Amino acid sequence: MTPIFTGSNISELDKYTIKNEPIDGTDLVERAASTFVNIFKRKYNKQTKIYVFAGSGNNGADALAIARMLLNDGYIVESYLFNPSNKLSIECEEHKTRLMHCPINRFTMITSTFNPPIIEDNSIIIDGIFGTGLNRQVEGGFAALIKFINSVSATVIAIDIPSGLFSESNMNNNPDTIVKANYTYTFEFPKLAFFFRENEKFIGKWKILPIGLSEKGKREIKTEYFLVEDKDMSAISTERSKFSHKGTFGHSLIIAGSKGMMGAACLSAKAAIKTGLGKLTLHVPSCGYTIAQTVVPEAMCQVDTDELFNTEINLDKDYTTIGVGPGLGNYPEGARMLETLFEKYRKPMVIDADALNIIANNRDLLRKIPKDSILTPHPGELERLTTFSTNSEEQIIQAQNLAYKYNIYVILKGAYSATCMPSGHVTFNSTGNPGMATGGSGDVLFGMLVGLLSCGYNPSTAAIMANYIHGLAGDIYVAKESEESLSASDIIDHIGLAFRQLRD
Ligand SMILES: NC(=O)C1=CN([C@@H]2O[C@H](COP(=O)(O)OP(=O)(O)OC[C@H]3O[C@@H](n4cnc5c(N)ncnc54)[C@H](OP(=O)(O)O)[C@@H]3O)[C@@H](O)[C@H]2O)[C@@H](O)CC1
Ligand SMILES: [K+]
Repeated sequence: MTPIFTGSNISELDKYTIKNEPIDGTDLVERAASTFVNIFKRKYNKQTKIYVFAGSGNNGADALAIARMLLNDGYIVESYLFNPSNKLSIECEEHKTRLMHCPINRFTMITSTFNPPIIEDNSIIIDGIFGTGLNRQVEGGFAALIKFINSVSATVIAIDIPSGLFSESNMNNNPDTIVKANYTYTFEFPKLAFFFRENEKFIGKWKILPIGLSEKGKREIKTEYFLVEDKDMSAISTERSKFSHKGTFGHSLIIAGSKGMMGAACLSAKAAIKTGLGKLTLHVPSCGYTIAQTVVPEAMCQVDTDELFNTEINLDKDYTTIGVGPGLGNYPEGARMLETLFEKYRKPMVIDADALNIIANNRDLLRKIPKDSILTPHPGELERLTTFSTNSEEQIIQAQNLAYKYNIYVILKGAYSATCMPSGHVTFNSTGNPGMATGGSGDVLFGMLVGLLSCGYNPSTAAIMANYIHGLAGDIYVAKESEESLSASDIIDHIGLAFRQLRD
């Protein structure tokens, strides 16, 4: 998994690479800049007018090196170095000198007043004012500069991170003093701030540019946060044994549905089956019997004595895992049913949707949840389980605390669904698309979790894989059709292709 380091981790790793590779800081900037320029040249032709804004640290050094390389390649570049305190980093000083040696060069160093140029709409601004070394909120002249950049219509490309955005927490930052980039090319790792929805308007589309920082250093520096990518799905590449039988992949139970909500039960059951589980029993209220048997003929049906809701726990088998929640409804007997379930069944289970709402109304149930169970709240459900917050940074902290306190996995669903582990670690998922914000999508994820636990994956692997494959199935569908038309059933229909793509 790609680690997501903090700003101070990154400068530690920077120093480690410089010392151990060995490479000096100036050459590291040169390497970062040329990686950026290679990508840039593929996208923009030499007629594009480029404005480079550089600060006094190494983000500025990157920007000045980029300006030089583009000039040497025949681009039209105008560069501004902002140096009000007359103090440049060693690398910035060196790359300023190199830039000034370029023959056709429009370079200005600003130490006091800045008269902004007229920037044409079809030009590009390269933002290298501040990077991961930002150590306080932006004010004064720099704030005015950032407001100017945000006021023009040119395309803004941020180097490493938009200037003014802190790498981690921006809860107390001023949104008016952060560059709103269209694209962010970030070195080696994504920054934690990229995963919070409030920051999307600053970061735009982002891409990681590998610059070869020390692998040994990366292993030695500890972080709690990771990004899950394709390469992390190797756990599924094992072939199924020829001698497998349906018992090999477990017999699991899903308790779901109520009158008017049988769709949730059926979607989750279908997703579990499509994810490889051996046998499934679906427990539904008696009004759902015909629906379940018709829509999901692969599942056996266990019928509750209540017509409208699930009220009983029937552990007639030693189920491999149990999933509870989709479409249960919120009803008086729900809490007692969950309490009985948690008392009778002590293996990791999957808990979603209305089961989470029932727990939120009966918080004593939290400490009764079997260890290593997986809870899958969306932000609204998390808020009910913890405390009110609309801020996504705060929500991650709340999910982390919940996971740690109750020894469970909490998957906070969203654009980069975050799996918060009992160990305190958090993994962000990288697949999926906005089309997946559709009714039933969560029921499908829930079913996939049941399926993977049933196949014998441990809860940590199941959580990471389910999110990834769920998102990938949605992405495969969108590559053929569109985000607008994506339905939960389309996700289920593409689980098979997602598995196949990961195995190939
Ligand atoms: N990761 C890597 O390995 C590599 C990283 N590289 C690059 O290095 C970048 C990090 O460079 P960095 O550490 O020099 O910090 P950077 O962001 O340029 O700014 C520091 C300067 O800003 C100033 N300053 C800060 N806040 C301020 C404020 N609010 N208002 C005003 N001033 C403020 C601060 O001044 P001071 O605090 O001393 O007043 C200092 O002068 C990183 O993002 C990436 O682009 C690559 O080149 C190669 C490999
Ligand atoms: K920047």
